[in-house]
Amino acid sequence: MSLARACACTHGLTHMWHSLVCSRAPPARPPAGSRSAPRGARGQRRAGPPFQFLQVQKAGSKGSVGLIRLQRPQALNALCEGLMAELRRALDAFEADAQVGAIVITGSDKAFAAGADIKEMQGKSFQQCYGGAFLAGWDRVATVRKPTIAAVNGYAVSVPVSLRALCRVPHARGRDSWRSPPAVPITPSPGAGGTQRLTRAVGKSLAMEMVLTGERISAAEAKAAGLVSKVFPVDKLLDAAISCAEKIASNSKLVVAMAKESVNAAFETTLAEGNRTEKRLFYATFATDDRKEGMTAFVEKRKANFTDS
Ligand SMILES: CC(C)(COP(=O)(O)OP(=O)(O)OC[C@H]1O[C@@H](n2cnc3c(N)ncnc32)[C@H](O)[C@@H]1OP(=O)(O)O)[C@@H](O)C(=O)NCCC(=O)NCCSC(=O)CCO
Repeated sequence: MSLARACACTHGLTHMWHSLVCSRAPPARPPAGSRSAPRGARGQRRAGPPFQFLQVQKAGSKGSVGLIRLQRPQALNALCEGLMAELRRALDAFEADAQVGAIVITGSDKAFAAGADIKEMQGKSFQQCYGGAFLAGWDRVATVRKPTIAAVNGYAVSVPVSLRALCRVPHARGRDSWRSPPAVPITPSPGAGGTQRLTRAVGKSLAMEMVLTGERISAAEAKAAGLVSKVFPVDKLLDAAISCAEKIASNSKLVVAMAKESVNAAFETTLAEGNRTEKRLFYATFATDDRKEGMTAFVEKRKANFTDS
């Protein structure tokens, strides 16, 4: 059983603290529809060195889902530079793979990820951070044009909360424990977009409280705040995320990318600029074969056959 205790903070919000010693976790098993010898994984091995911190494979009945599992259990998937470099490589590979229509990022039962690697950061100087543009490359998760789904299991601390905010269709499981980028006591201030993306996702009050206290919130609170779109029982989470990704992947990849760009404009620009972006992209869909096919299929009462063109 997962042990949980609730305490009300001064703002009247209820925070759940979860012990993650849990016997309910199912044994590790491949997700429904995953390919044990995925073509994508084989292709990536040919293209570069094997992954040390990730498990990368294609999933879904048609292999249309890129599945990335963070796998650094001894450090609760803390996001060291090596892991993030591999994550960029895996995302690049799925971005370039015409078979893949959406990407799922997940962790282990205990931790989605425990934030930036504190042991790696501990000795860094200003010169190393500024000169080396520390954390700058992490935005790759946000710039991927294919839809990304974060299937969040276990601890999601700091950067993963930002990482979740980078992923566009987040799912969480029922007993998650989310913690904001902690301002105190570990780091002086969040540095991977946590103060910006989290605030836009959940609003100033909750973001301010999470950032300043470092307190955790539960998956239910994350859902209520709009930080995740759905919450599932632990044994359903990954299959649900893959099935959502498959559904996205069955649509026109071209039009899905345009729609994603359009929704992101609402997150990143003014209303007027967002509306202009939407209109431009809407008009642009009329130049695609898939727009014609979608409407023709509707009128002819048949399933659309998209060609991503
Ligand atoms: C996630 C916590 C609450 C889990 O606690 P617990 O279950 O007690 O597990 P631990 O014993 O603490 O951890 C196991 C093992 O993992 C190492 N580890 C955990 N988190 C990190 C990390 N972020 N960096 C490096 N290593 C980490 C831990 O040292 C243990 O290793 P041993 O070799 O066995 O000692 C708890 O782990 C926790 O609070 N972690 C820190 C989370 C955090 O504050 N992250 C924010 C980092 S700052 C940041 O992201 C700035 C950018 O915005």
